[in-house]
Amino acid sequence: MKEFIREQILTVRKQSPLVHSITNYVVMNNTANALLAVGASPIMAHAHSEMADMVKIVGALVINIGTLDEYWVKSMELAIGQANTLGKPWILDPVGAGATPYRDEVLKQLLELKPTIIRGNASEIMALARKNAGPTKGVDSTEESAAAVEAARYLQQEFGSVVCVSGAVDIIVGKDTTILLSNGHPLMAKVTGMGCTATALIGAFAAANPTDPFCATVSAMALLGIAGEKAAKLSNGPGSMQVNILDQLYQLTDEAVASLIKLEETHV
Ligand SMILES: Nc1ncnc2c1ncn2[C@@H]1O[C@H](COP(=O)(O)OP(=O)(O)O)[C@@H](O)[C@H]1O
Ligand SMILES: Cc1ncsc1CCOP(=O)(O)O
Ligand SMILES: [Mg+2]
Repeated sequence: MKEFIREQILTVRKQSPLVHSITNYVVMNNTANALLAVGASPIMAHAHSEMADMVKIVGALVINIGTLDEYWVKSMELAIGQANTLGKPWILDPVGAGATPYRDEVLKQLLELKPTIIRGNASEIMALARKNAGPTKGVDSTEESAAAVEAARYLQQEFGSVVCVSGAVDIIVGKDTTILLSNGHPLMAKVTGMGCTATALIGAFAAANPTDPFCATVSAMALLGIAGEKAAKLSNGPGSMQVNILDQLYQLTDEAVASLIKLEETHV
């Protein structure tokens, strides 16, 4: 796995895949910068009239419901329809799942379109699976990632998606393998859009490796976690952390990632 992650980091830098995001107003700028920092190329677009054409030219599609509305949901359905027709990977970030009935209804419809990969925090994954979801705090989690493993497994089996539950430990659930990544730093949760950045980076890695969405997800989460660890050492608080993570995503070598990764693998 370590060798694969190294190779993936280099492939993203070499291929510079184009990633289409329909994402939220809060994070657009930062996720575009994160994609550039890892060597990928971002495009944010949501006009109905260009969805089918846009998806034709990209390597992966990221669907993030953070600031959804009725127009954007239609954009998402058009883009996902085209991604599915063309067999391109698409990644769902269920931001704020469980916060309102509208969000949950939209997510139910999007799930039926079978995301290649789902990435959310524990509260979001539990709400998405409608399993033991506790009180919601909007976009932030009230649970640790381990609490959402059962929900992640259910989503994996029901929709065939790779499911990543992020948190202090990132848990990536595939068909018969689960990987735990213990990299990262608590300061990451104090920067808005860090989860959205994770999802966008998964988009870049899935575009570069469309036949293995599980390993693509592990690679993206490992790179971000290690970038977060290194950035935290250089930061005085959330402000400098936001900038330093971009620098670390840009500077980290594949060797450094392989040597710093804290990975545990289980087969179920
Ligand atoms: N307490 C923590 N310790 C280490 N890494 C963390 C912690 N909280 C979040 N992260 C990291 O921050 C990134 C975003 O995860 P998370 O905060 O769960 O997403 P979201 O912003 O969607 O709630 C992930 O890479 C995750 O590993
Ligand atoms: C604060 C906020 N409100 C709507 S979307 C958004 C950003 C959420 O980003 P993340 O889930 O990555 O923290
Ligand atoms: Mg989030």
